[in-house]
Amino acid sequence: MSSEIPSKRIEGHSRACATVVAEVLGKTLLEKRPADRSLAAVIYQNRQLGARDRRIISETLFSVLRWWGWLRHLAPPEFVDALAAGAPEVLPLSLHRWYGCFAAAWFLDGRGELPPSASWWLYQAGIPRQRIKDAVAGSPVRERRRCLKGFFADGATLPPFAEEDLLPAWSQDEMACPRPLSELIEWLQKRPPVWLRAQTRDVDRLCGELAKADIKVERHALMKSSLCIHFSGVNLRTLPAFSEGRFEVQDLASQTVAQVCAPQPGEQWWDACAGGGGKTLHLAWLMGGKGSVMATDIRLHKLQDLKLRARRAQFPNIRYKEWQGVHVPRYSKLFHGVLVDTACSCSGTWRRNPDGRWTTTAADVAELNALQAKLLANAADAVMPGGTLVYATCSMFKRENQDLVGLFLEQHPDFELVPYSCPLTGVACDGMQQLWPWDGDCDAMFMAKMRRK
Ligand SMILES: C[S@@+](CC[C@H](N)C(=O)[O-])C[C@H]1O[C@@H](n2cnc3c(N)ncnc32)[C@H](O)[C@@H]1O
Repeated sequence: MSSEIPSKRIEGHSRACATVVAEVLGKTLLEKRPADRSLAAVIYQNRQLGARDRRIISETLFSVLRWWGWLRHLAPPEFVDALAAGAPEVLPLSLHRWYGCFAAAWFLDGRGELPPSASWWLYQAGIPRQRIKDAVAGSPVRERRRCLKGFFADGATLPPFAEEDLLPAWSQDEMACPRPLSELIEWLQKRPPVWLRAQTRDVDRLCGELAKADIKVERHALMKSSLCIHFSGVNLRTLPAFSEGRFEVQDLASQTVAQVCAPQPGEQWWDACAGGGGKTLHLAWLMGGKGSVMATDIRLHKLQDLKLRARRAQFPNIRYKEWQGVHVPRYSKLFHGVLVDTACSCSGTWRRNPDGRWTTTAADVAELNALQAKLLANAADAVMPGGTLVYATCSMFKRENQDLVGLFLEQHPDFELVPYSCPLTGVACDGMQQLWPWDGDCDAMFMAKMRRK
């Protein structure tokens, strides 16, 4: 990392970036709004920000949220007090009080070169660069806490900076993690790669095109259409292969769900909680244009996104409808397969969306649990005898996953689990499977495959 003090020239940029990060942190943590959407809205209002500023803002924001369990000790105390009191607003703070926190986020991520804005924040916080011990990229989380020491006055009592503080305490009781919690935390603190799902028979050609555009691609060993790409700065949306619908951006764990559904050409499927349609498109693709997928959701605007994506890929076999989650008698026993990719805590995406760790509560999970049971029971009735029912969540909480499916099976003896071999790991399961980030450098995801007897 450079040790020079940044020049006055970058002052305006650094202050503008910090203003946006502080504003979005307020919206996210105090008002409990999703960070990505708040960020997009604030950036839209600040159109003078250049691409470089936007990158600094986004990286700082998500680093602060990823390490918030530790960095809250460096945040302005009024902000932390407002958070503890559940107050949605805090009196305007001096921006100056955020600088140390924002600079520390860059050190914790151990990304090597410190950008000029982060150097300026450090300088403005009055912390000499020599006081800070750099965190090394890839070093264990427990070693990274050392870089925070220099942000505190000599002789000050340091917070414990325990690994488990990086996840809310209540969430740790909700998981049935098969590995030590510290290993899960290591994964959650690493930025995830971007995964693409090739939507073309000619995956080699697609890989060639991506390589030509300077995008480094790795193909998954078992899921041959899944491509891992490493950050290259190229906007994927500008590529012809994107506008022709020859790939979709979709996390690897999510790509497993439609594979587990294994729809056959000519079948009728219902994707009950289709949202933006990541899994609808995959189902339609696997069916090779024969048969149909009915995509429903309570949010019609999400189905509009799906319509655009389906048009790009020229899929003719998708129908769209609103569904409020209720029992629909005319759907009874109508479909060969039903996928319920239900609303959930999204804790499985906390690596990608670290804000969720601090905005989701145990009470939210209890509320979602009742909705999940209702959606699953009402959608299940649409499965024909011998047909398939798949329940999925991007959650790592037992209550939303194994416990909920166990209860469903007790109350619906006409359904049974179907054992399968996981497309991602190749490991056989009894019909229920929790994927963890280490299973493929991906999000956590749960799937249960059932059959109507
Ligand atoms: C996990 S998301 C679905 C993601 C989507 N399957 C995909 O692959 O992109 C869950 C969806 O459930 C929908 N949902 C929430 N409550 C619902 C309800 N009462 N009835 C129907 N859908 C609901 C949400 O709008 C959301 O789009």
